[in-house]
Amino acid sequence: MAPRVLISDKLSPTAVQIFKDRGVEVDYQPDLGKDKDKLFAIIGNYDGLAIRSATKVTEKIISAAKNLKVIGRAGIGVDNVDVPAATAKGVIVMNTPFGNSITTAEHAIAMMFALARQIPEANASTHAGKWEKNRFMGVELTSKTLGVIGCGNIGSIVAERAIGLRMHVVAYDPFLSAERAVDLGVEKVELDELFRRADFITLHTPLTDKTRNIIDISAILKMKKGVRIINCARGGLIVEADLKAALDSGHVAGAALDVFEVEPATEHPLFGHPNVVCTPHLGASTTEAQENVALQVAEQMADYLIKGAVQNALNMPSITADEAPRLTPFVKLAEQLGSFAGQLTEEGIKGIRIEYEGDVAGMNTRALTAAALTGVLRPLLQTVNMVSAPIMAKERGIQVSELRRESAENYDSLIRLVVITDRERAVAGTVFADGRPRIVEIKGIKMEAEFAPSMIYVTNEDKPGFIGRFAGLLGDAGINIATFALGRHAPGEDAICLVEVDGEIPAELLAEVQAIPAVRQARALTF
Ligand SMILES: NC(=O)C1=CN([C@@H]2O[C@H](COP(=O)(O)OP(=O)(O)OC[C@H]3O[C@@H](n4cnc5c(N)ncnc54)[C@H](O)[C@@H]3O)[C@@H](O)[C@H]2O)C=CC1
Ligand SMILES: O=C(O)CCC(=O)C(=O)O
Repeated sequence: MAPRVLISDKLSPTAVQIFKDRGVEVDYQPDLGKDKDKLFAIIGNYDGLAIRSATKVTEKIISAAKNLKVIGRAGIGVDNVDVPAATAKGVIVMNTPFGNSITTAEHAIAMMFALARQIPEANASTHAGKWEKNRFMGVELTSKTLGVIGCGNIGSIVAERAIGLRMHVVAYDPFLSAERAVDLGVEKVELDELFRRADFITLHTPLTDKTRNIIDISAILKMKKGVRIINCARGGLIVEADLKAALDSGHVAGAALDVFEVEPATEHPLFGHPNVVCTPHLGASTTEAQENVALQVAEQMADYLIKGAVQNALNMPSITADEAPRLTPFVKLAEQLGSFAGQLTEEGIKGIRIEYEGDVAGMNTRALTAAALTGVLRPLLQTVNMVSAPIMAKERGIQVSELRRESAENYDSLIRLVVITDRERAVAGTVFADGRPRIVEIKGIKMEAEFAPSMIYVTNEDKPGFIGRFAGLLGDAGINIATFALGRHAPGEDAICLVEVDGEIPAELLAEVQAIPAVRQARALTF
């Protein structure tokens, strides 16, 4: 059945077309995002949800999203999505990190000009037939200092444009390297220095616990009198009441706001203020940007739903469409090895080490590790998947480590999964040329078996007569043996057997196998 995607915000028709072309069923309901009750009622029918900023994907919506696999944000900020709740539910959250950056940067520059020359007020006055030539005295941008807070994609483009306008740019961004600052031609400074020196300040950070209220009254009082502030990032970055007080006192000469603490902002204490320019979250609203983000989000979501490729996900390692076919059998192997170990581990897991040997060591091991963790945790947490497994392991205090070796002893590629409890237990496997995963080593004992839906795993002392009695019990119980794999350390020492059977394994049969004197452990496994 074709996957189904709901588009609940206004997106370019390009997105609808791309979904259809890629074999994804699409339901375009551009106003649904505003109706949270209806969204809650129908979200369970969809595999994907494509949004802009109007749809609020809360924990409650996610709890009702029984089939949801991916949320695609046609834009950058994902503060309207409860990403931890999505991750816990195993839903990928992806965005389109570059599609609207130029457009948003241009909006910030436009807002700066609008403030410097009071264009909106002058426009309204002229339309009103007032011709107030003496009322509107502006300031030049040339030689002024622009303070950029957050110098990532958008902040960098703003900085480049401002340098083109012959402004001096100072930037505060803890993650901006000294080299990148030099390349951009900006001066990297601390926040207080930026406040002290800037004539104009523009915000380009995401809204996080660290950036929320980054401009409050104490920050404003560090700024030059007559500073002008532009916010085309997120409303919560500025304490709006503090900004109003500073505008009223004249400490801040002007503010240009595209974003507000509460959106849609239909009434606001700053509306009507002569020195405030407002736009209704238009930063990304150009034909070009909307085409870019619609196309990108639809391609990314379709690639994931159809091919398993992951791009620009915030809660899952990337898997390109090119590598997906090669990676897929190893993802399966990693998950099955994890599942094997998870089903056999009863004690608390302290750590998991995944060793990648040979060709597989050069593959996307983050994705493979996520798959292995999924397998280990699934016996405990039925709904865990590659998105949620790393965070679930972390929450449970499981230390996860990876080890990579360029060559594998007997195979082109080998994955060995070591579960650390009070002891270490290892299981290893490979993928043969037929693309099917095989288990090739258990607890250091070589053997070879395919994973099968119903298996019996037995560890025993290597003694004559065991196999006959074991097979006899299966036969008496009417259980057909499909494959039988054996291995041992040395004659008379530890031995294991892994048997594929047709159908379910009754608990009484397992108890009888367990009672064979040479048997140490007998377990039913499912894959
Ligand atoms: N008005 C609109 O329509 C639009 C608004 N946005 C907003 O713009 C924001 C920035 O977008 P991009 O530049 O693409 O993101 P980005 O991730 O490329 O850049 C954000 C920068 O902020 C920096 N940063 C993080 N915490 C910081 C802190 N505490 N102090 C200073 N800098 C900090 C990061 O290091 C990063 O360099 C988005 O998160 C989104 O909220 C984005 C697109 C459109
Ligand atoms: O989709 C929009 O209009 C808003 C864009 C935005 O805020 C973002 O991409 O972060």
